Amino acid sequence: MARDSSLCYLPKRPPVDIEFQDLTYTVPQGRKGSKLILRSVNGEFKSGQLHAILGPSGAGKSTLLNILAGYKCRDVTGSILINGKQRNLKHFLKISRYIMQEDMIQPMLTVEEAMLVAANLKLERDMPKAGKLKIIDEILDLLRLTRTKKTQTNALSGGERKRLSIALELINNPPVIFLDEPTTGLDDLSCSQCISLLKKIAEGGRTVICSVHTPSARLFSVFDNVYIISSGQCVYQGYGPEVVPFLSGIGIECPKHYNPADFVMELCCNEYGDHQDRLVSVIDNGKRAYSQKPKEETLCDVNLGSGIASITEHVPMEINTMKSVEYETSWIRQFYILVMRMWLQMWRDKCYLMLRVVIYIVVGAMVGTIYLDMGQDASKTIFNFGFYFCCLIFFMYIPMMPVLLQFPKEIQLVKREHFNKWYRLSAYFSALTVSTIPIQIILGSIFVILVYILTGQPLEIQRLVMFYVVCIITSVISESLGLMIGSILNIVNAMFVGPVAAVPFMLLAVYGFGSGYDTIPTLIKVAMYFSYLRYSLEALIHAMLKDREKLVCPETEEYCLYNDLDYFVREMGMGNIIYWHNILVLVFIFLVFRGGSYYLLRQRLMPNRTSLAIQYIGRFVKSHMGLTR
Ligand SMILES: Nc1ncnc2c1ncn2[C@@H]1O[C@H](COP(=O)(O)OP(=O)(O)OP(=O)(O)O)[C@@H](O)[C@H]1O
Repeated sequence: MARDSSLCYLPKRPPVDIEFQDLTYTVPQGRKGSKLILRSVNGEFKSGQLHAILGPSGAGKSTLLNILAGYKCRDVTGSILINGKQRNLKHFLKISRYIMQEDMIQPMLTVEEAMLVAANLKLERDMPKAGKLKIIDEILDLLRLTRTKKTQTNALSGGERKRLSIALELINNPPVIFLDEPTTGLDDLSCSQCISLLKKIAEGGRTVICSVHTPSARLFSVFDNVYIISSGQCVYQGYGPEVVPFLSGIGIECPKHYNPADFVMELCCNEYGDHQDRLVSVIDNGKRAYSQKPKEETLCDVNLGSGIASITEHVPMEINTMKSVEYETSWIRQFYILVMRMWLQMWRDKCYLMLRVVIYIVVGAMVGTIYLDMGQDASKTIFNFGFYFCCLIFFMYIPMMPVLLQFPKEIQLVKREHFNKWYRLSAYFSALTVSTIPIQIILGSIFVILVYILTGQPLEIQRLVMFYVVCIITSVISESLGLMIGSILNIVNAMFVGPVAAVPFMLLAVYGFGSGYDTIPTLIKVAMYFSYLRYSLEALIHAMLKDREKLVCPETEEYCLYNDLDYFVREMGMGNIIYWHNILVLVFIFLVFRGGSYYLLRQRLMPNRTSLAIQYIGRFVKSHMGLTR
């Protein structure tokens, strides 16, 4: 029975019917030309129904779903109609949600917190918190997640994770929901519960389309409409159980007591001979539907529990006339919510936080012990120089490595949330920048104070601050370099490329020291301008060694060549360096690297024409150099 009062705060949405005609999808395949994945398929998915896209592995189910959801648009021809009108992708994305196969969920939050973040981002700001909590409770109740409200998302079972990923997208009542294989990895019972829930969601007036692997005979009848695809063509469209009479009508008999879904899959795999062309032509490649589900049909054998109240206005409404805001909340609110979420996750991940603190302390203590008291020792000036360089290498690698490991994974989550219109990418990226800098500053302070004291550097506040500023800027630039690499590569490649990419920066930072700047070849001089480590090293040397009193040579030494530190600085070719100039250059490099990582992330998620052109050129070059299979 419908609960009239439920979800009463949610925005009203129009019912949405989706129709597609002559959809063809081709992917280029090197020298071999191209591969046809979808071949002029047609079909219709009506609102208020649960639709299943079925087919053997590799038939093109996910591809069709991706195209209909607007996730894949390149290399697609044909038309997609929404309520009879040509689809406007921008508008369509505002009303549809896509739950991808990898049910990635933000870690370190409880189910309730994850839902509250989604509600804060996706529901109107003026809605009182009590209203949001009521909606959350009802959705959790609907998806049988109430008992897991206080459980951290990391601890959820596979089925619960799937249901939570659906719950997160239900929050602002989308009229269209796409799900890529929501039942994969679930046992029979969870699978049946999941489909039943989707059915209830569809009955509320939404269009629910999911791709599924062979369902049981019982579940096969739960779907209002099944769309069977084989080798990129439609071989059946209509009510599931009707597939048996359909096949019988063309002389193909499904054995008695056989699961019709299994039989159709075997048929698609040519287990009973090649019937593909016949099936495609009878159903006209999806232009015709064989049958509709009888209206009076009840789902008595699947326990659906109490029904969900319809939360859509069943009044035909044109999608383009819907409220045209892209996001329910302002940029600044999105930024605030995301910063809070990131800090909470960082704080909850105590193990990782402690590990980072320990690394900064242990490495700081090691470095400090190795270079113990060398800061004031005239015979150890070269060693002291090595210490400065060592600090910079630390601040280059340590902040970059976790980013290379985490960011490529995080992108998958951002992709889902951003595609489903939770927030603007710029709000996410700014929140990421702001949330990571304080921890970098705190950890950096631990290391700097430790090594500064242990190595006996001059106890002057000004020099300490200058030393600290260089170290922190170097660390945030390195973090940005990690973000740039992580934006374009997967974890494995990023972990390889990151450390390798850092090597030229190090080499160029120390190139030519001691032998005079004039002896350096012009090309290398130019390359040196691109090494941020060089600017850091120069600034560090200047901050720590310039205008110091002559050091006292220990009695054990006969002669100390570099007791005059100004002389040493001149010898290193850094006599004319101005500290603040180098700091300005480092800040500029930081901004360029951060901007670059934002640009690359944006291109990864929403490629513009330039990056599409670059991708095409890349593919062309690869195919003509025989780099593709
Ligand atoms: N970018 C691509 N390049 C080459 N082939 C591709 C590409 N994308 C998809 N394909 C091919 O298209 C076919 C359909 O892929 P799709 O992922 O849609 O299949 P599916 O029916 O969802 O399979 P599964 O059930 O195994 O997930 C597969 O043969 C796949 O290898």
